[in-house]
Amino acid sequence: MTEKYEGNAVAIGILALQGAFAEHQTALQKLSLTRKIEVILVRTVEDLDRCDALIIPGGESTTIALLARLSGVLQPLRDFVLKKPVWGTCAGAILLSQTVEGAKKGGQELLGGMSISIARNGWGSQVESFEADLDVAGLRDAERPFTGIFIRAPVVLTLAPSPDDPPIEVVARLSSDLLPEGFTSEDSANDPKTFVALRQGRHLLTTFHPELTQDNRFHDYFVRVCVFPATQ
Ligand SMILES: NC(=O)CC[C@H](N)C(=O)O
Repeated sequence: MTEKYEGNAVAIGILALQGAFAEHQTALQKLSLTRKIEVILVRTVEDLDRCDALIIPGGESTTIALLARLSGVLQPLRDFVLKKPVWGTCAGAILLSQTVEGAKKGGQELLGGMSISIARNGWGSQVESFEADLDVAGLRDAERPFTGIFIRAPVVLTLAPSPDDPPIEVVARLSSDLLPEGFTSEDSANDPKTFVALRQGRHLLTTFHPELTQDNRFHDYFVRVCVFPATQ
């Protein structure tokens, strides 16, 4: 009998405390890959310990952080981020950042992992939600635009890798003419506010919600580019 898959199975966790974790699960399960993956909904340290990589979904970053603290997984998550690939979408992107602006009173606990600063709800109340077609060269079938769904999305403010950090790659950017009013700048092409997907080493951050489309090419990207090379 011929083996369908190469190598060992890879366990990909989805932090399932709050937010759009079920949608990520569906998207992962529909991937067609050369290696077998096992999808784990993570609610406890024991769940996290079984994972080779993790997705932190969109939702409310303050709620996710609070529930993580109450479940005893906040510090284990911080340790995980130092060692294994993590992808944060929207609220998850906030949690993966080094610093955040616009945190609620009482502050915002972060995991870190990506050397950037980010603004919560950075588009302001006027542009709470919008969709934009993104050209993403790293995706399979790259000539087909990816529909970015932005819901009270954070905005990347600065990239600040220190010399020892892996470089940050801009995986997707908003075309500058799609930037909301008041967001245009003289050098929009290099303005971090246009950066909506970033990769730093094995970590991926998207300020939009790939799991809310039927298009799982970002899930494919994370698994192929960030997870598989880290789990040979
Ligand atoms: N769609 C989202 O994940 C919104 C993120 C939310 N604004 C937060 O600060 O956590």
